[in-house]
Amino acid sequence: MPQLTLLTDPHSKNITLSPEKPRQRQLSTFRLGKEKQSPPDLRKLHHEEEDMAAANKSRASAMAQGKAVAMEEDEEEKTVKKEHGPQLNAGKNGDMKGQPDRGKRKHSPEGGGVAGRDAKKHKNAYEIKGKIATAEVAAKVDEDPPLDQLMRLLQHGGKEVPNGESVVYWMRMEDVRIDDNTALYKASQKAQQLHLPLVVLNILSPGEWKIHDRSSKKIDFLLRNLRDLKPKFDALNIPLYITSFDRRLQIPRRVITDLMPLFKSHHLFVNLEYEVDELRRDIATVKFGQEKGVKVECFHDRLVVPPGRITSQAGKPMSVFSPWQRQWAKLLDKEPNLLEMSPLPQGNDPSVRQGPLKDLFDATSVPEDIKGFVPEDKQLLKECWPEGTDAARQLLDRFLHTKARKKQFQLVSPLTEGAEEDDKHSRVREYQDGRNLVDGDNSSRLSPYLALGVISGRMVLNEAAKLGKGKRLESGRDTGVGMWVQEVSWRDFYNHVMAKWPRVSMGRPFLEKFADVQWEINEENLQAWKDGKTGYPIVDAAMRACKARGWMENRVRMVSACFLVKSLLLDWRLGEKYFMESFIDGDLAANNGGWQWTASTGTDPQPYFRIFNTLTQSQKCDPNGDYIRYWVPELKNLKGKAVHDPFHSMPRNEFNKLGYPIPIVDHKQSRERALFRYKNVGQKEE
Ligand SMILES: Cc1cc2nc3c(=O)[nH]c(=O)nc-3n(C[C@H](O)[C@H](O)[C@H](O)COP(=O)(O)OP(=O)(O)OC[C@H]3O[C@@H](n4cnc5c(N)ncnc54)[C@H](O)[C@@H]3O)c2cc1C
Repeated sequence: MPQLTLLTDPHSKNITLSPEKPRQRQLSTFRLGKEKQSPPDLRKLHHEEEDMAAANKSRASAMAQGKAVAMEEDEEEKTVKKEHGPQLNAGKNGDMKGQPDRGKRKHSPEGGGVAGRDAKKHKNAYEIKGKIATAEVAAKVDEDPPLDQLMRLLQHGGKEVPNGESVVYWMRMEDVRIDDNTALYKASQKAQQLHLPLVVLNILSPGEWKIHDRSSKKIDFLLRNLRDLKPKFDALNIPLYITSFDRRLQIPRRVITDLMPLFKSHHLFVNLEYEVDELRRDIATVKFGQEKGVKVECFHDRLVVPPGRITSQAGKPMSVFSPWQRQWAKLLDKEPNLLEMSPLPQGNDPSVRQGPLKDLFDATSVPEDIKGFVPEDKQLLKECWPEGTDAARQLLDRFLHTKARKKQFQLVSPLTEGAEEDDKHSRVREYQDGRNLVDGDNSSRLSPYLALGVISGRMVLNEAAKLGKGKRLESGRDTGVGMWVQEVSWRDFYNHVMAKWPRVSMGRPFLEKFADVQWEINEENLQAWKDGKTGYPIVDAAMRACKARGWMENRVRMVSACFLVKSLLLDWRLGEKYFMESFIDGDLAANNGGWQWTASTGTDPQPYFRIFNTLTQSQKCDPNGDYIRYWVPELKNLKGKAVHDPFHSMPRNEFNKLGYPIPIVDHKQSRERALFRYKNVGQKEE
């Protein structure tokens, strides 16, 4: 789901840092859930968007109680105008520089449709409204993306800092592993060089997770992976220090002024995250660090090719996947070191357990659960998604060397016995066709692991390279391995897009010209889609699978997303948010990329009239209907093709006995409607 609208520029002088002295704190006060200090209010200095989200929330509840909301909205508009003026950075005629698609049309402030004027009628719209930047604000941010700002800030290098008594690696939500971890390794090198111990810090932030729509399944998976890591760090005599800061805007200050003094450290190492809020957090952290004598060193690690490395011949950033992908493959060929993995970190000397940092080892533990993020079916999730880098390696090994198995689409462990070794017909070798089928374990199922960084892109590609001719990385549509490598490169692609055009993580369409498509206002249809009760079996099967195990195969992600956007004509951001809140692999760049691709508002050059026929897709991706029969038990006894379209295949009295909903929308009519709305942006048919 999009991140919140950021209204202030953290690079500006607005971020004045408090001259307050760093406090030495007792370890015990950092135990989870025991934040006693009331920290300074960073919102005024940094972000305003949490206020917007809160305002929207209270408006939504006011609306639910039938209270008028228009007044509050005007107030919010006024605040924005007061702070930024009415036409932030807009050129003549509203023309905005640096945007991927600049139309001369006038935009409604929030991008029209469900998030704009009609929002008052749609309770769910409030959930996304506070997260959608205006076109003007997004254009301004695109002009000088936060990643570029951060890079400039880091170029200056900063002042020399004292050695201190430890070196700290801050593990983020996307690098939850020890293997091939750039910042962890660099921190370890620094620690060795200075003869200091290494400390690993992890910050849990339920407040941030809420704002960023993290699913309880993903948080549960995060905690399980941290629990898996704790003894591994312990064996290296490295303390894994876990703390909890609920309010994300306080994190930069608290890291620099509370935690770094606690660790007696002046050296902080991090891997970069490319979402706009995370980059702004890092800008603030670097700036606080510069004020307080902490050197913050940032590294590219999440992707195989860092953002900005791939440009057209004219040196321009690229937003179309196929030519971008060719450049990506060429670059890896030319610079194979991009695939080189970082060595493991050096352990600390055991004497650290007697030294000044000794209390860190037992000061904190990984909580079993975190309130508000406890999934219903923890045991089942553990079965379906075993934690740890070793498990991820096994999943990869199975994918590369064993045959696909029917039934593995069910609620079962991906590592059950009985996988047949077959290097010629392994899942990856059959991936060209297999990737479009949902009735088996045809793809790797590594997305939860890659999204959390339990395994790295480099690690999986190095293994894939061993299967290529001459042990080189194949990339292209000719072989299963090449096709899979190409699929993995989508991860890099969508992150590159997000880093270059941060608008996509601010709720804006990549193609601004589609901002005002008029979406339907229909709570019942949205709910039916979420519950898997649309009367379209393949959509319902996928949505129920999503609810049960937090994961869907790529093909049915596309089918169900297309159904929401083009058949129900509901705002794609509602779907994007729901996926994020439901998936165990929720990842802003990939999810947003997938939704914008489906909604035809993204980087895909295909025109908007590509609209999936749900029935045809169903027959292709689940030819025997096994996937549908499993996930939609009402249809489990249907034979043959009827399972794809029971309403039109059975006598009405027979259909009624199934207890399955009739289709909530007519495919043909809804297709016509979508074509009209996209063709005539801003209009509804008569
Ligand atoms: C509407 C929509 C929403 C999506 N949301 C997410 C999401 O929140 N998180 C997520 O990881 N993927 C998302 N995807 C992309 C893709 O569906 C999943 O990555 C894939 O289904 C995961 O299954 P797998 O691990 O077996 O993939 P494989 O086919 O084995 O591919 C290997 C890896 O490549 C990457 N990858 C593959 N396809 C894509 C893609 N289209 N975009 C980005 N990365 C890709 C993933 O990391 C994946 O694990 C979304 C796609 C759509 C259409």
